[in-house]
Amino acid sequence: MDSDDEIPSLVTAATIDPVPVTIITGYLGSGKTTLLNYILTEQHNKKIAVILNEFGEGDTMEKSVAIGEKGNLCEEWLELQNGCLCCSVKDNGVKAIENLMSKRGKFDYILLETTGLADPGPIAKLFWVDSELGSDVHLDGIICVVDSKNAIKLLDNTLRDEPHSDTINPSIRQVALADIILLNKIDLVNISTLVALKTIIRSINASAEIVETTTSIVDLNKILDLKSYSSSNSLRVDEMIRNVESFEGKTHIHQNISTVTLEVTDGILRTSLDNFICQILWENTLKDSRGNSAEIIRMKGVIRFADGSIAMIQSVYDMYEFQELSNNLSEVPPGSRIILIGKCLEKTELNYLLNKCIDSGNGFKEEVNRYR
Ligand SMILES: Nc1nc2c(ncn2[C@@H]2O[C@H](COP(=O)(O)OP(=O)(O)OP(=O)(O)O)[C@@H](O)[C@H]2O)c(=O)[nH]1
Repeated sequence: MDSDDEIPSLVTAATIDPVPVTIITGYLGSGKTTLLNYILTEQHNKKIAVILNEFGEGDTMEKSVAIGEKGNLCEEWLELQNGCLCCSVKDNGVKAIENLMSKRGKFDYILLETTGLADPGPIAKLFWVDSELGSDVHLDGIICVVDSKNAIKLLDNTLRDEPHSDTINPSIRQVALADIILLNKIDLVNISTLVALKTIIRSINASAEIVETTTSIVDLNKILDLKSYSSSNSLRVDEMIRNVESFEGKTHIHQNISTVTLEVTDGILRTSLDNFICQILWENTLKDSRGNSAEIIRMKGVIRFADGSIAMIQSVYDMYEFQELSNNLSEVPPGSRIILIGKCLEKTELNYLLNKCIDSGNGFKEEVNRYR
């Protein structure tokens, strides 16, 4: 995890298995509540906490949590400094959930629904706490529910209206950050609309899996226990890369949010990669060929370092984490691969910056060796 004050300072003792937190996002009326009800019904033998994160509840000190257990729903309260989880001091929101679990017992799942107009990024960062910090909860994945009937107009118009805008509409961010996308309400659209919608969604986020649903009915194995932020998911990166590559060059939509993949054959020095990450996430040095500043929304990849070690890298906005891989190393394909989703990303510019960081890292190493 990156350093400094972004890291929530958790002090509570961790339970053996941290409880997975699934963020359910999606535009207004897309079918998020329908999905929550479906999960609660299907998983009635599990203990599930459902939290609705709404903004603008500044005066409330408590947030209602619905707890589903043995087919019954009851209400509990989270003690917060204000009513919005991601607006409260970072570790406060997580701590409030941990306090609730010490009172009510451990949950099997925590489902967090964001309001339709919300960017799920801040709340994802809040729960994406380093397991070494001893949290009782961990971010499992982000599901974006899309209303197939209305999304095409919304996404298409937004992409076309704001090709070089500095702001990114929340509906686009929701798709960009998703690990899995439910194309819901497919009963209301014909095949050609569905194909066109998939093309738009793929043009934003080419790595997430897309599942078509009616009334949000989905195989729960596809959306729960995803482990999207765990190194155990590293072998999926290649599957995602193949998804992205199969789509590359197939869209002609003029837009500024897209998915780009990078590959490096030789092992990378850690200092070179640190330098690259620092420049793209924190120093905003990356620009497109027209000079527009790029923004990385999400990154995932598998890195093979020059010393032979392999790590999974992930980021959500400016927060990133390396997880060293220790199992199944022989199954990891050679080289390094990174998937980036963000604004004003161009493969040529990204490759140029990455190679510059690799070259300057190698140059520095040669200098040091020369004076040894
Ligand atoms: N025809 C059709 N209607 C659906 C489907 N899924 C959900 N709905 C209906 O769409 C409406 C909105 O669904 P919700 O689950 O409340 O959507 P939401 O995303 O929670 O809505 P907000 O909380 O307002 O953002 C409800 O009337 C649902 O019954 C579907 O697949 N097909």
